[in-house]
Amino acid sequence: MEYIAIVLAAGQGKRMNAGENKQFITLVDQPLIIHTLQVFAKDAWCKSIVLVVNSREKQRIEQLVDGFSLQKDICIVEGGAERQESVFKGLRSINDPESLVFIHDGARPFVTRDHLHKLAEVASQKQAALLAVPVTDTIKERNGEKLTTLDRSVLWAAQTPQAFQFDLIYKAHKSALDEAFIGTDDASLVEKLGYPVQIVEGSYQNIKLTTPEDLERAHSILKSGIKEI
Ligand SMILES: Nc1ccn([C@@H]2O[C@H](COP(=O)(O)OP(=O)(O)OP(=O)(O)O)[C@@H](O)[C@H]2O)c(=O)n1
Ligand SMILES: C[C@](O)(CO)[C@H](O)COP(=O)(O)O
Repeated sequence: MEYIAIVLAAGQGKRMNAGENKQFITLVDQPLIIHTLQVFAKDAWCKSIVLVVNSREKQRIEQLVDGFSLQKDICIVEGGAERQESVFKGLRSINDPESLVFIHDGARPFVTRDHLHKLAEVASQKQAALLAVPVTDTIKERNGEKLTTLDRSVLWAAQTPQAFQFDLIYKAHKSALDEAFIGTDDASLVEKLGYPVQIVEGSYQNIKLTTPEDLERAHSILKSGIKEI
């Protein structure tokens, strides 16, 4: 089973407050973005990688990727101001309408091959699937003064990768653009088309490195050697 991975690295990492894009932060032995790319580079099911970067950092990332000699065809494209725009630019660079496309945050370096393969199997049958984990907190909805408690048994926290048949996700992005709809993930754009999206249960270790606290967790995952690909 084959897929093309779009890996997103064109953000600014403002919440990380590192003074530069968090993708360049060194995690133990190498930059965050290299950890993430290696997961896909080492996966035999991954045909090629589209790495989405911001224009100011293109040269720096190209040099970094060359320096680590990743064993995969990697095409570097420029992203946009919003995550959704970056994904669409990545999609537009793909000339393979039959393909299965994985969309993944460069800031999630701990996804495992086992989960990639489970996701590929479901998405190839059902056209649209994402990794997600059951919510463990009690979630409150606040509407003005009114507070309600949501039924946790039906709540899932969305992760990436999210996997789709190319035509479906392209159509979902095009439609969102036409309607000026911005979603916080790609599955939400497919949901909006009325198409069912499958959940594949992921791992709580597949964190997105968003704030400095997440860096501590990432270091401890790497140092304890739990990271399995
Ligand atoms: N215009 C954007 C914004 C985000 N991303 C990517 O989308 C992923 C998830 O986004 P997030 O964690 O929010 O990253 P940033 O946008 O970099 O962080 P922040 O919102 O704190 O600035 C990241 O890998 C980020 O590089 C992107 O490719 N293009
Ligand atoms: C796509 C995503 O990783 C799903 O959890 C996430 O929504 C994107 O990041 P952000 O922190 O919401 O910008």
